Amino acid sequence: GCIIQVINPNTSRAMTETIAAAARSVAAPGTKILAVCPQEGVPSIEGHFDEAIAAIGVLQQVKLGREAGVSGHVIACFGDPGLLAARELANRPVIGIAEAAMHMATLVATRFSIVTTLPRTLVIARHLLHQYGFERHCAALHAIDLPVLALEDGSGLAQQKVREQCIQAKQQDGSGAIVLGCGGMADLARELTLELGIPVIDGVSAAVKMIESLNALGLSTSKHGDLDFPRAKPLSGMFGSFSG
Ligand SMILES: NC(=O)NC1=NC(=O)NC1=O
Repeated sequence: GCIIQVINPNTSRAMTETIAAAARSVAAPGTKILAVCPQEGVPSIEGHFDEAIAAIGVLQQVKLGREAGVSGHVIACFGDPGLLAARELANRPVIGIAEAAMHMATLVATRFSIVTTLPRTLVIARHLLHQYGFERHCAALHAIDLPVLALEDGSGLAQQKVREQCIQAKQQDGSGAIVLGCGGMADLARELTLELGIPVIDGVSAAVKMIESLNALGLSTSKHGDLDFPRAKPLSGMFGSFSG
């Protein structure tokens, strides 16, 4: 069996549990999910500053996962923070939930919509569409205009807003699939898919199955070229723990 490390880059335990449950709901019988989050960092990731801070925690967890011998790593935040840096540190596959959900959407529809949290994070999703080459596949992007942690406040308001935005996207965007743009929405995909009659895709579960597929194909992060391990050099202060 294999162990897949699923990293919630923010420090909110409730969201880590939501993410872990989504990962476990699709994991193959022989796959163990190791759900983690950084000891220190940001409680939620809602912009460029938060992503920069979260990326350090992602790298610390990837290093721990590599030392624990995990068979792959999932970065369970829709900004995929630290993705390429993590691939330099890792010897196994590293997949972000945005890229995983986007890839899956292109396999079931010619165009997809994205439903995310705060309007200010829409630009981050746009940057990823450009980076991954999916701009022409994305018909539209929507935000529920609630903070990330509203998904964990128990009121159900954020979940209702996600549902409303998905219905609007289905009716207005001309897209055949919807990508959920937050790790905290991971538990909503199945129910929305059934209720709305359109593929609503969660990146956490998509990434877990992609890691399992890469493992089954004997594929892992290429260490030939720019994703080779970082060049050895003395790292100072808090970064010393990355050395060696
Ligand atoms: N667009 C987002 O809501 N990104 C996220 N911020 C988090 O803290 N987790 C996410 O998935």
